[in-house]
Amino acid sequence: MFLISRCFTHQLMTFSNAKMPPKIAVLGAGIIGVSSALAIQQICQKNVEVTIIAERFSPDTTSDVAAGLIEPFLAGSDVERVKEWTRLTIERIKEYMSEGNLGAEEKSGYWMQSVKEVPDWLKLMKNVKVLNESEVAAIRKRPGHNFGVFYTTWYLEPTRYIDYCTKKIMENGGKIIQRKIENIDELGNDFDVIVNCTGLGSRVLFNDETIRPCRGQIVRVSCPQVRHFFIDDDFYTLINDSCLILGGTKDLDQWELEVNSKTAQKIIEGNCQNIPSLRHAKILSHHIGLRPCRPTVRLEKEIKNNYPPIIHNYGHGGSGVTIHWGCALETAELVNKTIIERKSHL
Ligand SMILES: Cc1cc2nc3c(=O)[nH]c(=O)nc-3n(C[C@H](O)[C@H](O)[C@H](O)COP(=O)(O)OP(=O)(O)OC[C@H]3O[C@@H](n4cnc5c(N)ncnc54)[C@H](O)[C@@H]3O)c2cc1C
Ligand SMILES: N=C(N)NCCCC(=O)C(=O)O
Repeated sequence: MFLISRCFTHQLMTFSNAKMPPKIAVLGAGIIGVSSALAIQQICQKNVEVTIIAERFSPDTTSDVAAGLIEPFLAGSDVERVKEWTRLTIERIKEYMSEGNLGAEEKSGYWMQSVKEVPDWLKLMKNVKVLNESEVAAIRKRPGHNFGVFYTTWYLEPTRYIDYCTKKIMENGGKIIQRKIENIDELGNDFDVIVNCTGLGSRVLFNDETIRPCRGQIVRVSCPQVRHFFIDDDFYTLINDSCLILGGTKDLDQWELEVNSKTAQKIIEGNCQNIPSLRHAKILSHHIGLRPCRPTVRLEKEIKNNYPPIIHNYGHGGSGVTIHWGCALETAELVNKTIIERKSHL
């Protein structure tokens, strides 16, 4: 367990005290916040003091609800940036797997479509096969399965991964504070750079009304005989190390965090139609998450008078796991550049 202090005890520090390492506040402890904090420590070669400040920690974040399928989904319109962030994340997952970590594997399956789609990001995947008519006919389980793609991607279980990143952050001298920030004025001049990874929280904290919740309800089940994912316009069966995740509602501007039993039944029925052997599945748990959806991911530096520089990294929609490491590296580069620029002005 980490030492979690509940208040700021920082001495006021300015950059003029060049002997002290720059203090970086990372707001948010979902997959975006913890991966950004780790990337900052790595790129700034630990010559920084990173403090994660968050209201909720794993396993109580949106990130913990995700199945961790690596596939851009509700990721906004910056398709080229999203594709590059996905590519960098896949490289990261391969490294993570090579260390023997659990909760990350290659996984193959079917994406059945009502309207034909062969997005560019499929070039990052393996064994991609656009199904021909007879193959579609053999796989289709319901009206609307007019086209299909078979491919191999990866999954990265967020809860295990967040724990992995957090342990490394603490080993590197990082700090953790559990606290809801009502206004960034609370941070005063305690930090030299603020990194905003608050997801949907940015709607209030940074007055960004372009970020909206897209409510997703899932059912975790056990059904070991199912070994391929199956996705269509309305439902999905995804695979983790020791359970399947049945989804997948996507209700924009819905904030309800209570599980809806009728919706759960619909999710189960729809996925059983796609994969009949799911009728033997054992229900494990039900979960809700509010995807932080925005027209584009906001990853940029903001300079506000009387505030330290703010690096925003939020609004990852249904793709926060898929693009996390590419975004973390870009965030860390912005932090490093900011530190170097400020030192050169001293
Ligand atoms: C059902 C579902 C399934 C999904 N499946 C996938 C998938 O298979 N693959 C994929 O890539 N993505 C998936 N996603 C999307 C993914 O979960 C999100 O994109 C990702 O979790 C966003 O990460 P985040 O760290 O920005 O947000 P969060 O995990 O929500 O973390 C935000 C953090 O900021 C903190 N915070 C917010 N406001 C404040 C404040 N004012 N003060 C202090 N702290 C604050 C919170 O406490 C939390 O620690 C899924 C999402 C859902 C809902
Ligand atoms: N093509 C899809 N429906 N992919 C959804 C995969 C799960 C996910 O990202 C989410 O639910 O946000």
